[in-house]
Amino acid sequence: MAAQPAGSTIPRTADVVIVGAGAAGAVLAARLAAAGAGTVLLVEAGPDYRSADTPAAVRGTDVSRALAVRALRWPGLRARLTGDQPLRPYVCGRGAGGSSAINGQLAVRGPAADFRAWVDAGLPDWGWPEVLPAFAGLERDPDFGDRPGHGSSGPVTISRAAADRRGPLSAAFAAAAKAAGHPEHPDLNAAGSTGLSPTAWHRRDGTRVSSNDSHLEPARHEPRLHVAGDHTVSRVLFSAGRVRGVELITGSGRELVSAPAVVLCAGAVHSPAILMRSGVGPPEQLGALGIEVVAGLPGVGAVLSDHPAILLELRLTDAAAARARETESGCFLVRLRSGPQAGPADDIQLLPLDRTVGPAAAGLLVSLMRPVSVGSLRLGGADPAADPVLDLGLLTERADLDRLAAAVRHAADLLAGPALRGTIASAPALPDGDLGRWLRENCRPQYHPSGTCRMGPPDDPATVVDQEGRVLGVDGLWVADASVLPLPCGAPPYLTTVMLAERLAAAVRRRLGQGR
Ligand SMILES: Cc1cc2nc3c(=O)[nH]c(=O)nc-3n(C[C@H](O)[C@H](O)[C@H](O)COP(=O)(O)OP(=O)(O)OC[C@H]3O[C@@H](n4cnc5c(N)ncnc54)[C@H](O)[C@@H]3O)c2cc1C
Repeated sequence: MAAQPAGSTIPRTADVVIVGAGAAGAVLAARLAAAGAGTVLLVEAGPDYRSADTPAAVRGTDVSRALAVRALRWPGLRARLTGDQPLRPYVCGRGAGGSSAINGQLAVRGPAADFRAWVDAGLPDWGWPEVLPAFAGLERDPDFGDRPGHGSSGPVTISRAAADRRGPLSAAFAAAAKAAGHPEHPDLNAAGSTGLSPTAWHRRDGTRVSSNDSHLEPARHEPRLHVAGDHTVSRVLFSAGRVRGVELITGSGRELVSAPAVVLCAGAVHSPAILMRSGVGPPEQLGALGIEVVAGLPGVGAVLSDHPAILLELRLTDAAAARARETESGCFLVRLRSGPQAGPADDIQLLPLDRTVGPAAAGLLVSLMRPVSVGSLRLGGADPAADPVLDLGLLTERADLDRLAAAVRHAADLLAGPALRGTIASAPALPDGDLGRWLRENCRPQYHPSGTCRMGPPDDPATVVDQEGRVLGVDGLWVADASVLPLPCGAPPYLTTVMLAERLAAAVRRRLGQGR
């Protein structure tokens, strides 16, 4: 990673400050700079680097190598997953690209049913007909880009493994799913593609496309865009309820930047923490920490969602293991409904991992995509160095436990079928006793946090931002990242976050007077 490019000294005043250069922040910075929104300052706590200087470990398709780059993760962040597990490390990206630089690269749109639920939750501007053009506009999909509802010239390249590059577990699992009657859909991102599909990734020519590559790099030539890596925003400053700037922590102390508009894109873990440190949040919590209340919003941090998952660990046969080292992992995805027709659609995702991140050589990842259990986030202290306290509350609700249990049993049945013989050395054995307890003790998050600054109708006490991402109760402040998702995403959230950021960038631009 190269050091901050020459000439990018931090301006002391800006027309708009964007906090966080992750999946969403890179989009906001690129769009506002291109729209001529005056001086745009993008502040990122982690290292900034040009796309061409991306470390090889991050560029590649092996997620475990990206996760091993310590500089690109928030150190020390921990979370309670369930009441049956000790605190565990929680992964959040840090540096240009944010979590999109270290994530699993799955590029799956939030399904149409999600956005029908958003409308039902009082967000009429976020229905499927409204968001579909933004999903299509952001993608460059060489396989399906010419189909209706798709795009072929957007910034994010979407690709799939070629047939001869698919890992042995991926291929055998797909055969098992097909034999079990899961319908096949070549295009995972087509409406109604419940069933078996080749996995779509945000990759180009076998390499990761992070938001640093897709959005920030093409905007770096904009003369009024300044990117400040290795600078942490401690809080937003207000005067009589209006934004007047931000306070930054640098290697040499604290600095102030004056700005009339601030867009928080620090992700679902850090955006709510910045709000609370700035005096925007639950009044009792702020009062207990000695933080003066600027706007009392009980919804900040009140909900924290993630997708619980179980890895059914597998040992591949020697021949399959040798081939797995030469090919791609996770090349198919099965989406299904865990329960009766009345239950949530596509609430289960099965992903065969020919190589895993953890100690197991291979596995089948069984994820609950529409959990009803939620956790919460609290500020760890007024000191900006204190990590937020994360309680994910995974599988708290009986309904989630039952749905994940049914999915795990179905997954184990698939693995025990004839299609997997010759690929896995043995099928995983589920516990004889209490499956629910085993799930609570062994489930993992997928590092898909959302919901901590919920978008909603202004008269709902849980709402933090309105449909344009504007924080209630103050002027000049937006949140435009995964924190605002009003409901858990029915898919991995990266594409939905980019779509949301594209739409919220347009809304911010309109408010700042730069038109469409
Ligand atoms: C390990 C892992 C695997 C994942 N796999 C997938 C996947 O396969 N598919 C998928 O769809 N999603 C996946 N995700 C989730 C997806 O990457 C995120 O949902 C998405 O990146 C969220 O975007 P964001 O902009 O809200 O936050 P981020 O991308 O996390 O960006 C937030 C940025 O803000 C910066 N920041 C935070 N606080 C401050 C501060 N005080 N001052 C300045 N900067 C700050 C951070 O350093 C970071 O760069 C994964 C995530 C992780 C961590």
